[in-house]
Amino acid sequence: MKLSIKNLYKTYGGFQVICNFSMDFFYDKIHCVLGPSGCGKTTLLNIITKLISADQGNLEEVEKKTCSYIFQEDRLLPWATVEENILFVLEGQYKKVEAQQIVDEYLSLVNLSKFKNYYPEELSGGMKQRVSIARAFAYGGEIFVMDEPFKGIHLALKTTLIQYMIDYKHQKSRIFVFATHDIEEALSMADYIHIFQGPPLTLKKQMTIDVPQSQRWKYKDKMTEYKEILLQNSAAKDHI
Ligand SMILES: Nc1ncnc2c1ncn2[C@@H]1O[C@H](COP(=O)(O)OP(=O)(O)OP(=O)(O)O)[C@@H](O)[C@H]1O
Repeated sequence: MKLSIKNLYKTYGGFQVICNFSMDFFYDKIHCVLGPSGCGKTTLLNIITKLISADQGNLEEVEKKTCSYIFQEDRLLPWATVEENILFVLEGQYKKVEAQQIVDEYLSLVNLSKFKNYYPEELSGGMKQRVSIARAFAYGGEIFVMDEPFKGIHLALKTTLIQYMIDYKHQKSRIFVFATHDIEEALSMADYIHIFQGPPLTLKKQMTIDVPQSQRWKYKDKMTEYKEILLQNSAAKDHI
């Protein structure tokens, strides 16, 4: 099953960032997008999550779905505690006790149970980012849109979260759209890697990673081959 966006256009005051761009997103899959800084990745993610509107294009299928968005920056409510920040997105969906259980579950996932009553200003940048990851999973949108979500997060937790994402997409049948500048990160989790160039945004190359995620450590040669293909691509090279 898939969702499609078709023939998308977006201009900022005469500057065209997206021109006739189309893409398919598959359920139960992680789509990693790579592309040089300024090519239009965040603009595309903002359109998918309805934060901004496209000038033109067919987005109906995507617009009907709920989205969990992890931004490049944390975007927490500064006047609310960690717990309240997550409860905020659960409002109206669950009874109070149930909502609190969900908050506890996801704060535990990101190792922040002890910081439930802290305010964002009392947390480090990486801790704030972990709260926004917990908030996104607690909300559980049909499409997860993640814009470099693991910046400032140490390797052990990052590995746990990547595994969590992989299990989650299967169990809950979700679409993940993940923008990253890290080729290793993309190779460790992606089902599809889309290499963008722009502006205006175009799809330069698309790769399907045909090694099962659970077994990638066994397929070192295959992963090296993929990495070489990615590095040969000039748009991907701009990332490192
Ligand atoms: N609100 C805006 N007004 C005018 N121009 C904008 C606006 N937002 C983005 N742009 C321009 O659109 C282009 C694409 O920006 P965008 O943030 O989508 O790139 P990106 O690929 O996400 O970059 P990065 O990897 O650095 O986050 C850039 O040239 C940027 O200057």
